[in-house]
Amino acid sequence: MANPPVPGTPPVTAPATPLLDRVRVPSDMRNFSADQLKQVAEELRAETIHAVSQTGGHLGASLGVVELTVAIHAVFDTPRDRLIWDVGHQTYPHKILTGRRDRIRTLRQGGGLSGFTRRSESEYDPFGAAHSSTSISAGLGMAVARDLKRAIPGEPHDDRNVIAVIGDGAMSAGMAYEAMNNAGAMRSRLIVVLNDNDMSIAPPVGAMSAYLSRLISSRPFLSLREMMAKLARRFPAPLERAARRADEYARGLLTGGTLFEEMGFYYVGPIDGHSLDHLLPVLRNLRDAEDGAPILLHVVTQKGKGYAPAEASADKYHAVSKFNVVTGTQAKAPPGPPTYTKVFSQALIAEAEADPRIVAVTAAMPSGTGLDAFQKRFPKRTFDVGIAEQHAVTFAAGMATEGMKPFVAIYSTFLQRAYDQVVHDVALQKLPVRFALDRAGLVGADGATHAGAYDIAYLGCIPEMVLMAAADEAELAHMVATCAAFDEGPTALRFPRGEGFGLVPVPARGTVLEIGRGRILREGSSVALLSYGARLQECLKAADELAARGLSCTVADARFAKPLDTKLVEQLARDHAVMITIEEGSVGGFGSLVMQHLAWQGLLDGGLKFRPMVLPDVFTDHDSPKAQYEQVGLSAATIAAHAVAALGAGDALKPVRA
Ligand SMILES: Cc1ncc(C[n+]2csc(CCOP(=O)(O)OP(=O)(O)O)c2C)c(N)n1
Ligand SMILES: CC(=O)[C@@H](O)[C@H](O)COP(=O)(O)O
Ligand SMILES: [Mg+2]
Repeated sequence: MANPPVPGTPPVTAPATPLLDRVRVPSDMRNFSADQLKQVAEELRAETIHAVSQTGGHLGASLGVVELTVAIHAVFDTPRDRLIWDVGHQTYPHKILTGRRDRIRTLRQGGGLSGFTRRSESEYDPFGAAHSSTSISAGLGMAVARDLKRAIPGEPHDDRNVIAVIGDGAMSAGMAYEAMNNAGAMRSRLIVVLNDNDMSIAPPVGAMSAYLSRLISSRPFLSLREMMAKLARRFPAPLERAARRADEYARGLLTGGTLFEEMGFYYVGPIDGHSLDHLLPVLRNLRDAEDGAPILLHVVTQKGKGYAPAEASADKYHAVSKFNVVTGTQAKAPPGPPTYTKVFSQALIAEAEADPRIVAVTAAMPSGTGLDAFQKRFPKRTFDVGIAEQHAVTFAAGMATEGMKPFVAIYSTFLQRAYDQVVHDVALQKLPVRFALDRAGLVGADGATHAGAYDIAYLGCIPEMVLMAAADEAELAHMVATCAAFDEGPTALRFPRGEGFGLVPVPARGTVLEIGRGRILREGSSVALLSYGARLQECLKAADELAARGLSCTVADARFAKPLDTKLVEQLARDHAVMITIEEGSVGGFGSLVMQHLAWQGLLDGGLKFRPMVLPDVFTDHDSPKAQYEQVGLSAATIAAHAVAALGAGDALKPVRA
């Protein structure tokens, strides 16, 4: 213990936190003085750094909101007042202050705290998040519910505050504007705090981001006096006369309307989001305001604030692995094969070198999708559209109508937000938009919110989509080439998070595959394992296990879920007693497509024992990817066990590996 928590030079051991130790829940600090709250903030920052150094996680965003977190919880009556954090990746200080400090070092680990907000985790998390830009909508819903309940006989009168904290990056999404458009037209009291740190995961993009920068630079931080004066103009009742006099002084300074004011919000700011001297009185005034209009408080913060290595890093420590607190050096995984993301990125660059019509689109995830490397090579052919998945898809569709070859590089989970755009704008018009779905399957520490579980099902039901899944890195390169070459309609290829197997050489440029044709890797007679995607290695291992038990196995890689290789599927069904499909996806995916086909061929009417292995129909919580896959049973041992059970030969055979 005992190294004092000095910002920028944090303690190696757990920091001394005498005041923070007294805060088990936010109400414990509501009678603290401003100076005491400053000390709480300092200790909270040190505790956050120390905890994340042991767990890894989204540190930068959390460090940027330490003072804001303390101020909101000190001023508002949470959890009675509803506090909604957009995305939820910045809530580690919030978790520490709201009864979860004793578990903060379990963050993002199996059985531990989630890295995001979660209703089931705490009453202080009134709305779960992880996908961005939902907070204003959810907050408005809560505010309107509060207003409506006043008229319901028997409902207790409720005047709770609703506060939504949204980042400047999240403010680039359509949902935020849809919500503001709605909120601005209603007289429901809602406080939106715009946490402007001039960062998304990457530097923020777009006209709104430029507008916010102009807003900040054209309006230096208001002095406390000016701020109180501005508030006095709008909310005179709770303010003192002195503040009203100051209003006259400030009146001339503060006349320009902001976009937010034009949308019906009362705009306050910009203010220094690291100054409790500013945050506390402003928040108190907003809390006590009797006016019904929605309010937007614009606070300016710094991502990574108060930890030198974070402040100095390009991504402000958005997401870090475990690290050395003194040096900031992050733990590196031992050198291994390249990630699927990297293979995708290189394969796309190779295709784009050969075809100037290839362009790439990302929705605020250039590094996560590997498009940062593509952007370096082809800056004019790369489009970061902000957190705007719906727009990304229709923007790509527009380019495709003009003969360009757009690749939308996107996480499987985030494409969920653009489903109608995929159906209505792309597929119905047979536009050759290529979807590169990264993070397909379970993703580890981000948990259920980020799992790429549904894309096979939600794309598989759209007519004429071409769907592929890469079994390994070389296959991924081939599939990128196949997408690039296919111009007749939309294509999607999926690949998992993390490293590949390193078992096959990756070609400098992929070979175009025949559409709708799978491949057989091993021929056998009793059991057919038909894999779709990167569980192929587990199938091969399962086949080895079964072979050791005297059972002969065919292992095939479907490559395509649509169009299905019907010849291959029928052959496997006819020639084997047991057929098992394996995919890293939900119910309703590849196995269903195969089953549908076999059923209509009458191939399920005879003796075939068909077993579709998919992710179980539950949300799989955060854990290591290995543990997650063991939990869901998509492992060689379980595949082998299912084969044996289906054959009904279990008793006669050697036991299956546990
Ligand atoms: C719909 C959606 N798309 C993409 C992401 C990935 N993502 C997580 S945080 C983030 C940046 C958010 O920036 P901002 O709101 O400014 O928060 P900051 O990290 O700067 O505090 C992005 C793009 C997401 N969570 N949800
Ligand atoms: C908060 C968020 O949505 C992202 O930061 C996400 O955690 C990235 O995950 P990857 O590490 O898989 O890129
Ligand atoms: Mg930001």
